[in-house]
Amino acid sequence: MSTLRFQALKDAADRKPVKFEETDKKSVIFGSNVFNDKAMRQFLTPDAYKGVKDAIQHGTKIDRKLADYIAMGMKEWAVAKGVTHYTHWFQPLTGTTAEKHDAFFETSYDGSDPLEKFGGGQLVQQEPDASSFPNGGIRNTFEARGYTAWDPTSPAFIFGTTLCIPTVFISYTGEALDYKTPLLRALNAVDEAATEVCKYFDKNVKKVTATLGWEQEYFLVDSSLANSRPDLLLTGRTLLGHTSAKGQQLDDHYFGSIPSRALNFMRELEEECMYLGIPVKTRHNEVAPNQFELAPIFEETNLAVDHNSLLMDVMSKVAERHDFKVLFHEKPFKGVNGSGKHNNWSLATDTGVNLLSPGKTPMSNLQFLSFFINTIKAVQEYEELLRASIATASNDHRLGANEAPPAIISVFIGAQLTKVLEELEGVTKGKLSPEEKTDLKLNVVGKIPDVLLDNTDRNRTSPFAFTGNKFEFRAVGSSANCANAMTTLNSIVAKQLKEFKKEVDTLIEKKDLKKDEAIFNVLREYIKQTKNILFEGDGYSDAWEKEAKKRGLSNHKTTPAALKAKVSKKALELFHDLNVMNHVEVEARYEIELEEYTKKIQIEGRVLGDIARNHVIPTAIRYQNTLIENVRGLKEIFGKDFEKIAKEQIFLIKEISAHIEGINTNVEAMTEARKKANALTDAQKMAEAYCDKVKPYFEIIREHCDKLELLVDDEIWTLTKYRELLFTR
Ligand SMILES: NC(=O)CC[C@H](N)C(=O)O
Repeated sequence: MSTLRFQALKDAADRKPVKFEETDKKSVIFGSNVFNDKAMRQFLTPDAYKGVKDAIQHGTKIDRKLADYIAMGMKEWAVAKGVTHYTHWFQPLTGTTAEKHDAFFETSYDGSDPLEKFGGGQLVQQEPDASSFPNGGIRNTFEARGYTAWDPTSPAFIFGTTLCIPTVFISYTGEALDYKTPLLRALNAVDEAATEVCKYFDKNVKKVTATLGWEQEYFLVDSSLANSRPDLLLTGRTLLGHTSAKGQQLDDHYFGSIPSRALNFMRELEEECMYLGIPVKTRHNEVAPNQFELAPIFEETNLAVDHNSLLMDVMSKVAERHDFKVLFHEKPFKGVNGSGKHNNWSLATDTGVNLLSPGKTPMSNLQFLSFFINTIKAVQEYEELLRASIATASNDHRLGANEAPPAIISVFIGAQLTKVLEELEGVTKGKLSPEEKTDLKLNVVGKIPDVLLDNTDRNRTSPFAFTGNKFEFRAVGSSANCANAMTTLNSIVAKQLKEFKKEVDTLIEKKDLKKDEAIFNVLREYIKQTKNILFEGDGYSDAWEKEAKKRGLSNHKTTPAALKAKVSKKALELFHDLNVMNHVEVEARYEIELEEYTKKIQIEGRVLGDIARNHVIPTAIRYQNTLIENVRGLKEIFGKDFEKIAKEQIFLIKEISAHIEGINTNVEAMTEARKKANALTDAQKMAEAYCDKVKPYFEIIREHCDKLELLVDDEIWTLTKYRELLFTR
């Protein structure tokens, strides 16, 4: 009997839900481990408080002296809560978060006078020995220094006994080495551009904030079962495994009653989130067995991104306490739904208006339409770049099936808004007659709110869907740092809004049009130009692939193909012009992402080769030997008649041999392909070789292994099966 698998199954079967009791109401504990406004008022001097507030609201610099006072207050607050260490908490380009804890504890030079110390210097800037983070060639090893610098717009928080200070991470020469820096710059760009456009409608608007509400999908697998699978452990997904007879066909998991062990995990997780100020609100079973979802209330984008990164970390830790492993991989199991992290995005003014929500007056609706149509135009102009922003080895597996969008980026707006756009397309060129203006205001622009209330249709195959008061970027993968997608989306919208402002102003100045006439005129042209990006139908159909090609839309099914758009002239100019990233920063990221792709496929190839040869083949041979033994016995008993009697067994013996042969030849060929790919020096070429020459073997090898799984005696099969991973709870 295969001991590890059966021991793991026994462990899992014996588990009881880990008990958990909430300490208090959510509203009471919410944010109590965050150095938020309330804590700042309590622990900071009025000057220090004002300094942080100004930095948050207006980006004003905090001088060293003030930083000392802020640090003092922060330390006092943290120490009172039992904190012993502090860390700059940042998001390097590895996709995870990074932290290096230092104790508050200090002594004087001769080792006497031990005390707890934390000064402005330590708060504002640090120099972690961070030479091993990906840098895409920006940092030479001889000047490997990178700095972390405090981001006061995202509040410090306590995790365990450590004070975590959100920071950016930049190189010695000033280039961004993290996700946060370009995101902050993109948010700044969209704020500036959107505020200018808002002024057409309301002069009081001083700031526009991009908001983000992510939805985190994930799988929970019993930790013993997960640990029994080398592929899950090392790659985050199953590289083989025959599909379970029952999967998600009955749709009986989706929104069903949450299994007790999972529910207790969620309750404890939510409590941790509350302390950390992550406003989680929704939890439910997702479509695939053992798949779940968690979603917070939307927040300012930078904070929402930090919260999502933090959440993923917290989830893994809480899961351990409940004997689960959380899978963030976009496609951990073949044949059932994968996991996304849909990014719900909108823009909000400091006057309290959601710019993607229709208002009560024709003018506010014209404002809504301006932002709505400009977003569509931005996506249309930069669809390829948007696709690149969600490209990873793991997301490639997810796109194009099981309620995840295809690789073609398109925008879904629903039937009602399609009609509104059709009507606006008919607006007269140049000046409008008083009758036309009235008609537009009354019958087109004035009607939107009623229309949208009924607009509840959803298209799960759409990568970018309007859902009533926001756009849902559904293509983002569950393991991604949202910053990548959000930096791109906010940049392209910023760029487009600037363009719009320029065009409208030109019509007002040169053609003597009234403001609303000019806006109608520009929007009309945009509507005409953006038809190719709008799509309401089935994103999975062959017809759409053909149609999209005709429309000139990109369809990059793999990451190496998709990533190229990141370094196109158009993209480099976009990021440069908006001061989001200079060419060096963009090119470095491109290199890093290609390398990450290559390494992921390389690891998968190695793991698959190992499992196929060292787990599957030996098991198959053991079973084949049993069959051979059986045939021999039959021959002994039945003499020449044995062939008829042992027909099936002989057939099986041959079949097993054929699969073993299939595995061996293909693992060998895959290894050769890897060697060839490794010899390439160009990162793009190497990633392409891994994609086109190495990866195709995965399916072939898997096919042979999965066939063997069906043939071999269940009692001796070493690898935990799909039905066990997906249905043990
Ligand atoms: N119900 C859903 O929206 C499923 C979404 C799907 N899991 C995805 O990959 O995006």
